Amino acid sequence: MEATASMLTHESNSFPKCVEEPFVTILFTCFCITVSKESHAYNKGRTLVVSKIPLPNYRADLDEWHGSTQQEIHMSTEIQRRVGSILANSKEDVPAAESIGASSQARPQLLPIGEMRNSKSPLALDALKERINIELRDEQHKGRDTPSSKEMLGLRETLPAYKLKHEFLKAVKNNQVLVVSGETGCGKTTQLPQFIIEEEIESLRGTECNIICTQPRRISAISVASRISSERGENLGETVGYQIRLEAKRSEKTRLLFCTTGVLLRRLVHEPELIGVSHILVDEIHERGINEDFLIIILRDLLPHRPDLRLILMSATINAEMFSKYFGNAPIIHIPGFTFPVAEVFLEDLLEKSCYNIKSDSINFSGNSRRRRQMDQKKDTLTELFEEVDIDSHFKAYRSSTRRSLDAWSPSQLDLSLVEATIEYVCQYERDGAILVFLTGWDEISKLLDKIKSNSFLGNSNKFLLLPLHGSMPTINQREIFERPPSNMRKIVIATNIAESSITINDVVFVIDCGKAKETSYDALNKLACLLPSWISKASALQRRGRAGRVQPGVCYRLYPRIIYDAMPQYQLPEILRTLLQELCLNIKSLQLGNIASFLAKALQPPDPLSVQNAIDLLKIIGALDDTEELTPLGHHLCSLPVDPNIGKMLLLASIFQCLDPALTIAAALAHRDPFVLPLNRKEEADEAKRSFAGDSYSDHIALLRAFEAWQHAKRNGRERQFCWENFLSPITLQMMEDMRNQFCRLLSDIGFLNKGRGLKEYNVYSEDVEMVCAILCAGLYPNVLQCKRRGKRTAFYSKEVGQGLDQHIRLCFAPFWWNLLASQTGEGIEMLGGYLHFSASKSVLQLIQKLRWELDKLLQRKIEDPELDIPSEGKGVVAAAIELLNNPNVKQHTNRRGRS
Ligand SMILES: Nc1ncnc2c1ncn2[C@@H]1O[C@H](COP(=O)(O)OP(=O)(O)OP(=O)(O)O)[C@@H](O)[C@H]1O
Repeated sequence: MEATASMLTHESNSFPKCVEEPFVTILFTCFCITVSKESHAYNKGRTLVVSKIPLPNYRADLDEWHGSTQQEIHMSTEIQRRVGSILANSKEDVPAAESIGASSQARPQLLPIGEMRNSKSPLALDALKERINIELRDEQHKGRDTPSSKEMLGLRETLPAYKLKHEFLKAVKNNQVLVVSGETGCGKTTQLPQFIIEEEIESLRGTECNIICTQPRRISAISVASRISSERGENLGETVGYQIRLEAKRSEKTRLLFCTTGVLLRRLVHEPELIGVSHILVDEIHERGINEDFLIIILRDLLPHRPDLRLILMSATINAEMFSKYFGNAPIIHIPGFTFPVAEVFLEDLLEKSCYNIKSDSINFSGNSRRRRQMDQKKDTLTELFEEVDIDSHFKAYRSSTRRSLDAWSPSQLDLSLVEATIEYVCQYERDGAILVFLTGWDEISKLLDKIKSNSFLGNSNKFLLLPLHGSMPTINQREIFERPPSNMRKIVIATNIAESSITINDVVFVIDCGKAKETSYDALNKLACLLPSWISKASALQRRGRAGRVQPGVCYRLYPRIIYDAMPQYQLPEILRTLLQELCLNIKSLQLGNIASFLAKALQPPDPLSVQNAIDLLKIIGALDDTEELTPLGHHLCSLPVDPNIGKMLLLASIFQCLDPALTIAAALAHRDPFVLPLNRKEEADEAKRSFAGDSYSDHIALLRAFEAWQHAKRNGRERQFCWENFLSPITLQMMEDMRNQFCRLLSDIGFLNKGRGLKEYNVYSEDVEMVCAILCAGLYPNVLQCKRRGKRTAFYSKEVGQGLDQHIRLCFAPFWWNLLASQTGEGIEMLGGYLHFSASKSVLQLIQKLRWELDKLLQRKIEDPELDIPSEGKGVVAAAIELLNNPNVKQHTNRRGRS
């Protein structure tokens, strides 16, 4: 019997979910969790299974390893010889570590324009520049003279930004940094970058001008670039272009580039001084996204080295003084807003005029009355505020049916029936025009889509064009929302807050705002992060309203009472203060910005030092940073994968160890959500369905893997709906997982860890090998490991924080953990998590394991220096050695008993 305990059945604290697991009760907080009476813990080969139900064929006598502590890894001399000889045959040429920075991935510079690169003498270069400058100016004039451009100029001139054109250009000329606070619809996004490019080209400085304008979202980068191109009478990708991850429309002619903030940050890795860039505009800084806050620290440090560079910070409604102060009292320009009138209808007025009745026993509510809900739930301040209101006196001017509805309305739940009814009301009683609905996430969007499709009036697909809009959708689908539907159809766009700023859907007349958005929050003490719907800020509410009335008058329906709106905070808490910082820390290292904590202390509002330390510790533990806080080879690769580092590590290792397919599925579920649904009244049946997928692995992850494969099969046979219904699976979540798998594949191929042209077969050689899949899973979820301790008849679980100093009854399995490149070797064995996990072994075994780790490290190192390196063939030795160790029953772990420590 081998020792146990890879936590196949847990959730990582990095990817918390609110779904209750049917047969797993392990959660990763730093406290001890005792499994409830009806729970059971079992040895299953190398795996510890925790289950709420008794498992068939359970033999308590085999569970003797409870109470064990330090593990010894034993390997027969024959296996040592075989693994040793595989590793000895792998390539020896380890490249020098110093060359890490000399990546061959350096991106081409935007400037100079093609021909200029080849020009030899300075004189010839000047002449060429002059010629191109004149050409650019002539083309600008030509574009301006097209009829559509002339018509658009008429519209542009009505925008408030236009009136401040000269003041703006003068301020840009005379100041290195300028803060622009522009109210919604004033034209800051479409006009200000355009004023600069026009002015530069007009002044025959076209070749020297190279403007970058960052946008927080891909969709706005594309749509704004495309709007400006039409205003200039050009095709997109000529002087105005865009670049987002994995997609670009730009050319050598491009002088104004819209890109996501992430793209500029990645560019800074290779071009830290941004030589050749003349102007940077950072848009929507009021949103205080983590990337924007990060970028402005870097830019503030860069400015003294680039006195010719101009920085313009743009926002809708910001605390402009704070930004100005951060940049040494930079001047501020304020531009008043412009929208056609947008009427606001709050929930009470909507109920009054639509006569819609909210029922407290609606399926959307779990409680039965306002008071009952008050007792049951944990509240946010706005919810509490509303629940303390005396409905009858506060809303005395309203009908009693409206007051009853308000009494039944729950501020803590999103009532999709109310959203549906509002859409129906607009479609029946309001004038023509597209509707833009703001919900919180993909889940609600898809539920609402289902509701509308089965609505007898709205379900008519000849009359209503339904378009979802979500950040994870491919951009090609996102673009459909800008197209005008046929004249007899009404467009209904159902979006998340991605549609909140910088985009103009010009036929939108009605906005329906649910008042919430998904927001990350991080609890540094408990090291827990979650993504939950929260009330938006007033600034966001104004932005949402501003999406109507951009080209004609509009109406904004707020599905919450005015009293909540009035009490909304002015701005949202900056993302840097409420999110996990691992990815940011990796970026700081890859940009070589020095010590992480000192760098982050320079932020506009620095994050809590404890959160920073937690992030650094985690990166060290997963092997992305070494003890001196420098990037390891694994860390280098993780920097170029824009995903959570735990997920990134799982994906990288899965592509090396050729079990990519299952890792993609598991990673997609971890990053998105569990596809199993648990209807309250059919919980046991749902549990049973899940158990049947898990088979004798008794693992949640294997269950979701098998369920996903079965869904793919059912889909190919056209039985998708029935299959999902019978197996308690969400087709929407499964579809989203499929999309995310594709996204992950694109990311891996983008960084050279996947060559799709050669087919996926060679990345899936071990996809059916459950040991290998489990090892990859553990590598991804590490260090979320628990110790299991037998307490009489109960099993208790202890995490690192509370485990030390107690009875060390540890059940561990080394195999899944050997990937952790930074486990330190002591004279007698291997330690991880500062000695929390300890394995002993003979000297020769230790040397072999060290060699294997070193080989893996070396492979990753070589891949940094040679992005073309072919992992499947170059990694053969490492993979073969790992397989030998993982699958050979002669590699055993013996358990040593130790007393109290
Ligand atoms: N694609 C478009 N179609 C029609 N009109 C447009 C389009 N894009 C912009 N406009 C017009 O230009 C105005 C200004 O748009 P712009 O995006 O520059 O505003 P903004 O000041 O950045 O506003 P916000 O912060 O609300 O996004 C819009 O209100 C609209 O009237």
